[in-house]
Amino acid sequence: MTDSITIRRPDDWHLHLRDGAMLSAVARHSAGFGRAIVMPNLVPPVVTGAQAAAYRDRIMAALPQGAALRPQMTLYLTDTTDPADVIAAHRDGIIRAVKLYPAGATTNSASGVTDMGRVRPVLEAMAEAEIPLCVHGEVTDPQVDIFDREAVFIDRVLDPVRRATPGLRVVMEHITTADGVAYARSGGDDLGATITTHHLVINRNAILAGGIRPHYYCLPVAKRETHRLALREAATSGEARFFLGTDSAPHPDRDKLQPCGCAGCFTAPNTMSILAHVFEEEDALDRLEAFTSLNGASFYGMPPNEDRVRLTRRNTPAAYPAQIAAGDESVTLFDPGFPLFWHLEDA
Ligand SMILES: NC(=O)N[C@@H](CC(=O)O)C(=O)O
Ligand SMILES: [Zn+2]
Ligand SMILES: [Zn+2]
Repeated sequence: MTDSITIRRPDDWHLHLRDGAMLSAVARHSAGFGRAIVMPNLVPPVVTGAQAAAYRDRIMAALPQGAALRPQMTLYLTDTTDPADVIAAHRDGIIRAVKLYPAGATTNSASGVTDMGRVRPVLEAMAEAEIPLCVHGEVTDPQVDIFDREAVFIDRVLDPVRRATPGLRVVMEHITTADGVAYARSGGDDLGATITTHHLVINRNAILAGGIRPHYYCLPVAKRETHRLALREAATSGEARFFLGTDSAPHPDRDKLQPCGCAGCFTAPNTMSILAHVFEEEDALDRLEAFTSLNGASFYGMPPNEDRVRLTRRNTPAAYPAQIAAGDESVTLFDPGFPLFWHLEDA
């Protein structure tokens, strides 16, 4: 049995670092990743290059000394985004990608896109400049069942947009279905997909069976077991199109534990321990590095990290706190429901 593996330092291609006291509390939990694509859904959202640059400075100030993390900033696409601003922010090295939230699809998406027709000129400019579009892929049509919203988005929105915009590089963020896996596989190297840690671990029973568990509620919502198994097969396949985006999305417990609780799982601290466990279960530890440290960098046209981390399986579980403090609030860590014998260390 393998009890230690050394891999290139992982990257997180979908991360929420928030701002203010929450940023101060969570930044260090992602400091061991090499690069992270930082989501722009602050309140108000990050819509200009100047805002992205200022946010990047706040993140750098919140990171501990010696942190490996180099934040990769994104702009929040709105109906009124000016293509020239996006191109300039990218040319100046401020942003790495642009994020599409269908208006109303998820946390802090009120300023999102209401009609894809409105962003056609931006998408065309992005295709031309090879700026990736990161997509929260769910329709917001109230007629569509929440468990079907990803699959319907692929048919109604994503596929038509990709056909209409040849050359547009797209990342399907946090895919949760076998449909998402299949669609990602139908694309060329212009199409990638991130998979979260938690969607490899839980299905919808975790949220709803035996009582309602708000800490397992995120968007897209976890689906039935067949979909979780499809995600595990994809993540552990080694295929270049699939890579880690934790979607670590901290919220104060006070906001999660409500009659209408908000969506998001906080997985940054224990992600690598969980993934090592999952990949070992799938007999795929030799493909963990591809998923966490090679495939995403390759999609984004960046070299893999040069330094390494080591994961070691010990007899005693790694000790993660159940909660961390963020200012006056507490934030609950994602609980995978099994002990984490894989410990993460710098190599
Ligand atoms: N994933 C979530 O459930 N929540 C994210 C938003 C998102 O990634 O859709 C958040 O910002 O809290
Ligand atoms: Zn999302
Ligand atoms: Zn997210």
